[in-house]
Amino acid sequence: MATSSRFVASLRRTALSPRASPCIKRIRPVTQVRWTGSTSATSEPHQPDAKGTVKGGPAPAKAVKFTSEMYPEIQRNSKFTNLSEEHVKYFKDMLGSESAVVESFSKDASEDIEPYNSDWMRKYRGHAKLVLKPATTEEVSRILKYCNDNMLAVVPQGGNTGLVGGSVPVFDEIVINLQRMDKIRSFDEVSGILVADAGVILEVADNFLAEKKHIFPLDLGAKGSCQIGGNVATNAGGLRLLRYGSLHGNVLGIEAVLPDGTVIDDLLELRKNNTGYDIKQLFIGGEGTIGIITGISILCPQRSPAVNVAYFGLESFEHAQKAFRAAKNQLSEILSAFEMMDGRTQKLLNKATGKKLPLEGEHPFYCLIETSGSNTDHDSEKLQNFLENVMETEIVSDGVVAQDQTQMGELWSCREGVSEALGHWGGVYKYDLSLPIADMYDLVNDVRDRLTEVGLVGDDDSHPVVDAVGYGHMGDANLHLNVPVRRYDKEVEKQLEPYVYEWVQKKNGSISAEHGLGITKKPYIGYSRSDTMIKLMKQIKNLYDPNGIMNPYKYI
Ligand SMILES: O=C(O)CC[C@@H](O)C(=O)O
Ligand SMILES: [Zn+2]
Repeated sequence: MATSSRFVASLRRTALSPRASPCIKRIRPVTQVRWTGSTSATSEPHQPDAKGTVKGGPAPAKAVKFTSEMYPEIQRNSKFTNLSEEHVKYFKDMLGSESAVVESFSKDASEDIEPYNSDWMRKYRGHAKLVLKPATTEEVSRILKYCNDNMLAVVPQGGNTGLVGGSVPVFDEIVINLQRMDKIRSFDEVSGILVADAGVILEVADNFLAEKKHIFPLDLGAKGSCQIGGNVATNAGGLRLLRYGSLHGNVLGIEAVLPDGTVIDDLLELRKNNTGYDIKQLFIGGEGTIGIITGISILCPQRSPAVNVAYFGLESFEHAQKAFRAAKNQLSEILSAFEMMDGRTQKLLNKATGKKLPLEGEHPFYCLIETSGSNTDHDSEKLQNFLENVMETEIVSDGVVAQDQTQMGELWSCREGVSEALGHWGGVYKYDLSLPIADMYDLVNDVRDRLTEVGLVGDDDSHPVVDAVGYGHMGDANLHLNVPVRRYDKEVEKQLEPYVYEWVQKKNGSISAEHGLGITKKPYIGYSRSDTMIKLMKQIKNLYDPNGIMNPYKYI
């Protein structure tokens, strides 16, 4: 059992002598532009900061085609009023501060407005001429009331890091950006309940909580840019849902503004409250279609003092499933993440960024696991026993365990860096799917075969498709099927859609596990929801937003 002893030896070696660890030898500091920007949280979309971090990704907006041209089937709703100078003046007078309004209506400020008009994937670009940045809930209320009374359509926007085009305008909708609402309102150290403005950046909230030995119950690659209000509005899932559960459970209260200006003050701090319909749940994952979230209260767990991260290579998807079962069985309560990346994903990450991978040799699959507990010795022993077991039973072929915080970050970056890296060739078709775990990877193989058969996949520029790869939150049965391309191409799209959605429907899966519907998935909701469910959703939309001004052309 050569591989087994190699792994166990490497595990022991790293434990005895961190300097000799394969982690340290092979992993370089990350110097390339990162999507995350872990120490540089700021909320300007697409603006590089001093460290070269680009928020929401590098989108040279001018190169992005207008959504209205790419999707001519989407027509501007003629019932919406055209923006006038009078409207702009009203907002300027109301918000007062120069920095609260960006406009290209009365003056040419198209450069300034572009980052708010386009998304980081370079897929969608709107024609907005006005961006408003309210600083209080009261201002949001006055803005929305005016827009509703005057039939002006709006798009709520947080960090603009979404993956389905939900936070950028399609036509001339007014962008309401929450970045100036960035205050932590309170934190109760006994209950662990945080109350904060919607525009607080996720990483800022988590750093604040770290000082209080707590953790935000959500973590994702865009943490340095995304805002907690946007996270709640999209019901973001992220990397530790396996441990902390969904925002539908953790968010205890919401403050939101309806299109008519009504402030819903439901910012409760109660874990239990069975007094009527739980209306806040409609805003969690509502993608700004019925109102704008301006504040949240959220239950934050105690931060675990003992964290371990391991990364290993496996010979098949079968092996990855066995490893997941073993992890649940043997690590049980300390398991906080179980992520899967196929070998192709890791190869492309290396090609796109130059990042060296932690293991020598190639493996068809890789998994990253994290444990979080309260006792270092206990957790390390448990993890070591688990790793020895999966090596001895030949479930895992090789692996490394991080010895310190820096190495943990390096191992995590092999997973967190993937989403952005895959855009390196020009674009990516992204599918975020819930599927039975056993079937998950068959879809990736089927899609690759399908694209290959029609000659769309290849190494040179004459082929639009680079590859079809799969990775994701295996612990949550959530697959990210990504098809990196050299250019967005209708031929490729025709091969992928509705094929992928039909495939998922046959397995009773979901066509949007954690990214939402936005503009990308809107036409396909019927693959995951029945007519009755869609009808009920439309009734809710019409009830809360009878004029349809909230984030139009998206969701349902
Ligand atoms: O880009 C994607 O497809 C996934 C993004 C994100 O949800 C992730 O898990 O990295
Ligand atoms: Zn994800």
